[in-house]
Amino acid sequence: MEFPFDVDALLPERITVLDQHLRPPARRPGTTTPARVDLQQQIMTIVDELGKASAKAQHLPAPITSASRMQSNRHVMYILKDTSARMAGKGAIVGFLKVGYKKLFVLDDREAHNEVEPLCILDFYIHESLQRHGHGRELFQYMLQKERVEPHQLAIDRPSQKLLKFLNKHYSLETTVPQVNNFVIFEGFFAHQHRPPATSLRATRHSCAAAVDPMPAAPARKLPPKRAEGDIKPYSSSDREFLKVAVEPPWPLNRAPRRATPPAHPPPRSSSLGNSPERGPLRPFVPEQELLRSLRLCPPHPTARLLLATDPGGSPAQRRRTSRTPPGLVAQSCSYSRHGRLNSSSPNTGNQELKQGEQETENRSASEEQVLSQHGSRQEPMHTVPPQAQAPPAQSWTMGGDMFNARFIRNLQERRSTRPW
Ligand SMILES: CC(=O)SCCNC(=O)CCNC(=O)[C@H](O)C(C)(C)COP(=O)(O)OP(=O)(O)OC[C@H]1O[C@@H](n2cnc3c(N)ncnc32)[C@H](O)[C@@H]1OP(=O)(O)O
Repeated sequence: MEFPFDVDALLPERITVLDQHLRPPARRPGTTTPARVDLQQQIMTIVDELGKASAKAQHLPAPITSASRMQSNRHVMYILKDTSARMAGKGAIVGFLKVGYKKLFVLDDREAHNEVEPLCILDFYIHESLQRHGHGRELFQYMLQKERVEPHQLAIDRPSQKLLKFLNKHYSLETTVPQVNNFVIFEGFFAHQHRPPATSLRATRHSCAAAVDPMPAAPARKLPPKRAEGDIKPYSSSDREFLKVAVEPPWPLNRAPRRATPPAHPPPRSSSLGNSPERGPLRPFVPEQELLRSLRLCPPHPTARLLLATDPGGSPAQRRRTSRTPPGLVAQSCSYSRHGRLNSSSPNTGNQELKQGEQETENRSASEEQVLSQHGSRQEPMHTVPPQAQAPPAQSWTMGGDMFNARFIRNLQERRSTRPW
């Protein structure tokens, strides 16, 4: 992998170790020294390009290694340069290996949860033209020595088939200990460790055995005091988690309240404690006002459109049904309902109230409600929520019914002091 600058001068050693500072290594005596900021820029370019190449080789949608991710994490990158290409010009990069310590919850061979902080293989790439030439092994071996770990003590972040074969061939790592997260650990991971008292499900269940068993825990880092078993989640976030697309709940539940300013501290991306690998933080519950506005003003969910379009009898039938219903019940038939009566007034009473309410000062809200209640007589039904969301008929009050008019909303808001004006 070549670059438009002198890689050979930039990285004097065959293997360069970079940490989060991405500091350019000291140059060989006698070589001209460009401004330090330029050198760092070159280092960042190399890291970014290696990350992109690795992502492409692994068919990832986005790089998991980049200069900015390096700077925001305590990872270490081992970069191998091609010394044979030195004569040909500015040198070239062969590949890289990225490692880092991570707090993980791993299962041992008896399916007990263990909180550990092993050194993890996070990203590994050798240029396509140079694979199967022993470069991967050279880099890996160097890392093992530098980090002073044994291969079986490592956790591997979602290894590719090539990497599994590589580990099997060079380090005889074959039998994995099944996990519920994306990390792979091998037999021997828990060897020569000491089991703490009663920290795992298994240990709790088999307390007698736990008293004498060796403790499963990965190497190296001192961990905070063990938490109660209930606090331990059986998953740990992989560095690749951010690649997953979050699945949103359907409209209108996906409408989070507007924020005036972005949060001061976004959640950390690679910390594993307490994070589910499947989702980001859940959105706060939609406030009632926002929900009401959505119900009245937003277009239908695409699924509803699809159902209406594909069900030949469904859409007209639904419209026919709604057009025969008394004013106000249309919205009732397709809105959220809450069980238990809050207001004893009948739909008609509600309608009456609406008509009076329209004369009053709550123009905006009232006119919206008017649209809502008169909708039954319209040709094109109001777009609210999917037709399948039918409200229970009696014994429940509905947000879309006649009684749910301007006055009702105002009362509700005044009672809760949420009126925006
Ligand atoms: C946590 C992670 O990073 S997962 C992602 C790992 N990276 C990738 O999959 C990217 C593409 N692959 C690569 O970059 C490289 O193949 C690496 C990094 C996995 C291995 O580097 P190499 O320099 O090829 O390894 P090296 O030459 O030392 O060892 C070769 C052995 O690796 C394994 N291997 C390497 N390439 C392949 C391949 N295409 N198919 C199957 N096994 C392979 C084999 O065991 C091979 O031995 P063999 O040739 O006798 O079958």
